[in-house]
Amino acid sequence: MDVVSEPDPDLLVQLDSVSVRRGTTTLVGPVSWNVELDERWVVLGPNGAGKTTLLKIAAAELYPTEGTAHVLAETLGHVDISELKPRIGLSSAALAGRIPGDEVVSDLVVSAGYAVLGRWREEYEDVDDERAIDMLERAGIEHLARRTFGTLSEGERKRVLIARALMTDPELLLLDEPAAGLDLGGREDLVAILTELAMNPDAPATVLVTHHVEEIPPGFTHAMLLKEGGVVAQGLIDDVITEENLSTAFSQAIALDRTDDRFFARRKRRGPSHRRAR
Ligand SMILES: Nc1ncnc2c1ncn2[C@@H]1O[C@H](COP(=O)(O)OP(=O)(O)OP(=O)(O)O)[C@@H](O)[C@H]1O
Repeated sequence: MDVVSEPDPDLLVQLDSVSVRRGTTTLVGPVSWNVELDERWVVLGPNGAGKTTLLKIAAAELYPTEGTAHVLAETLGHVDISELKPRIGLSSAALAGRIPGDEVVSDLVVSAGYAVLGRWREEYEDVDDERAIDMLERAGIEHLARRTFGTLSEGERKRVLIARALMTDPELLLLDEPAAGLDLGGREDLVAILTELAMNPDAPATVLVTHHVEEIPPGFTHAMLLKEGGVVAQGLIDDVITEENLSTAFSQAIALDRTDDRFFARRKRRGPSHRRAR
């Protein structure tokens, strides 16, 4: 039987030997992971490494098969999830996929307060609507407030999701591949927004899931590298995002550059001896 650990009130995410299994397959784990108040984490790894599964646990959307998961100092399985959800800001492709195309952008943002997708019969105050507009402004898209979600570009949708995720002034912000599908300009705009958030001491603890080191905003403090459900490395970003760890995680020799506090990665070119040997 699992030993259920006690939640530490100073930790926003506290996973103790957590695994998620489906049948005989381990999706992720065992993982032990702590996220503190002022930390900004990036979770990186190849396709199928278990990143989204891990984030779903942090979002209180998925319970571990083994181990204990505490989120916002509440133990999953022993807490009313509907009370926990508004305290967590989440942006993910799965969430975007559930949004009906005819939802009005400002309604989508304001309705985060009830953890529902769009305005229905809930009561909102003027101050809520004003905050929704503020959040859209922060994401640089206040001009889209009256547009419907279905008419937005991919980059605009991503920004709406971030505005929505921040609406409830969450204690924990979880962003699953927010730059996926964006062009170069869109990616750079998003990195700039996330850099501003990362540098803001009042911003919530943040976890960003990505495949690409180029998407890591300056100001992110910690990283976890996953491969096939297991942890390759985790800790301070400079210790984790290294050529050696990336090469292990992505199963190929990776060269890593760093410019202006940004990371850039590519496969190492084979040396002349290789070419001669062919
Ligand atoms: N319900 C399920 N049943 C069986 N396997 C699953 C289930 N959900 C996910 N998986 C598998 O678990 C592994 C981890 O999936 P997950 O979505 O967490 O990975 P990821 O790192 O986010 O991948 P990607 O970068 O491709 O989005 C994958 O191999 C996936 O196929």
